[in-house]
Amino acid sequence: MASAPVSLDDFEQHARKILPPSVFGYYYSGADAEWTLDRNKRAYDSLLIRPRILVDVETVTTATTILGQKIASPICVAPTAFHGMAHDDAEKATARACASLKTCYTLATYSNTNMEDAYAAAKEKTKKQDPLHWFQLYVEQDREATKQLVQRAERAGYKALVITVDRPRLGRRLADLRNAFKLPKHLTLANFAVDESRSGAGAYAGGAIDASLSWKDIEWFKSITKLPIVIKGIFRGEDAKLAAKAGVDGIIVSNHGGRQLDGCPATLEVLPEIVNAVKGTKVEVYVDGGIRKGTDVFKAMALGARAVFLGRPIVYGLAYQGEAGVRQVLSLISYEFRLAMSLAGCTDINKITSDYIIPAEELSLAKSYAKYYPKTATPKL
Ligand SMILES: Cc1cc2nc3c(=O)[nH]c(=O)nc-3n(C[C@H](O)[C@H](O)[C@H](O)COP(=O)(O)O)c2cc1C
Ligand SMILES: CC(C)CC(=O)C(=O)O
Repeated sequence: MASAPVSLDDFEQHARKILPPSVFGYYYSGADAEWTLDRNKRAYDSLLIRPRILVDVETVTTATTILGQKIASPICVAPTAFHGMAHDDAEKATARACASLKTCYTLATYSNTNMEDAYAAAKEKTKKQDPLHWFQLYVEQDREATKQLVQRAERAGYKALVITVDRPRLGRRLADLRNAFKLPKHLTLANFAVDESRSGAGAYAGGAIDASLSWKDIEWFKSITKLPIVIKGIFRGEDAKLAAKAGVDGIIVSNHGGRQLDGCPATLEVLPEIVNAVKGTKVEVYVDGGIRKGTDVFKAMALGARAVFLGRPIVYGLAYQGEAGVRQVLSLISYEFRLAMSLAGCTDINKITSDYIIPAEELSLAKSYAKYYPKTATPKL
């Protein structure tokens, strides 16, 4: 990069330049026509912030908690597979960056560093304090193997189990099909014993995933672990209610970064429905997808998210400068978020409510004109 990155998009541009096309294609792509991928980002542009002025913003608080654990800002790291393609330090680098910034790192099942080593790398940074790691689980047909993964994560110190439910089959990412994408030979699925049939290509095709997963399995998970359970990929109010009834602790509103069902709404568009569906329960609601700016974080919080998760920007940071690059991505968007709060006249993260925002459509010139100049004839041309 010619100059230091000043926006998360700069990291993406850099990754596009330096990564092999098939690797960048894997990280970047959405499913099919990438309509949902695009909509995730655009949804943030159709929501406007209404600032208050002359509020004392000398001190602004961004610290919060998720599942009772403290985080310095509500910006966390979503699970993304295969960090070894972006940097040789792979998930260890990501884990260290998250630990030094006191945020939550969700390690993917298909990581190139095993869960114990990723945790240990973070622990070196946090010293006495436990790092805040969650473990993302793809549920396999082999339930014994799945049980072992879950219990290993619990033993290793992971604080929650994030069960991904939006991938019974793999979405069609056209770049990957064109590039015949597979995991480079020098990398492994480090949480699994070495087995050729489970090579990167095998895992990617989703052969081992249990497509029969259903609500009754959530009960089974509760019987094999004491970890809090977060369901990732809930998209409708009815399902959020079922999740609350099943006793889960959290929901990540997600469409897998537009990589699964193309044609579904943006996550921001369905967030209010889900927040409303679990109101009054213990369930915490988080959101991911298309979050690239501090103002995006502000808007998601205003619609009721407790925290947000970043996917692609993290791997682009990793490709830029490993641990330091991930730290820069997280620090930059956290800084932007704090700035957005100050400029909106909001000093406390708990006070970011829907009062601060308005859909762009509501604020159209035609509506404003009709409301404030009702007696003025619209000029006829
Ligand atoms: C390269 C890549 C790999 C991903 N791998 C996983 C994964 O292994 N498990 C999972 O639950 N979600 C996975 N996701 C989805 C992310 O957790 C997250 O939902 C999504 O990236 C959020 O959108 P964003 O990239 O626009 O921030 C992946 C996404 C990307 C881009
Ligand atoms: C190995 C992958 C299929 C991981 C994943 O969920 C993704 O690429 O979206």
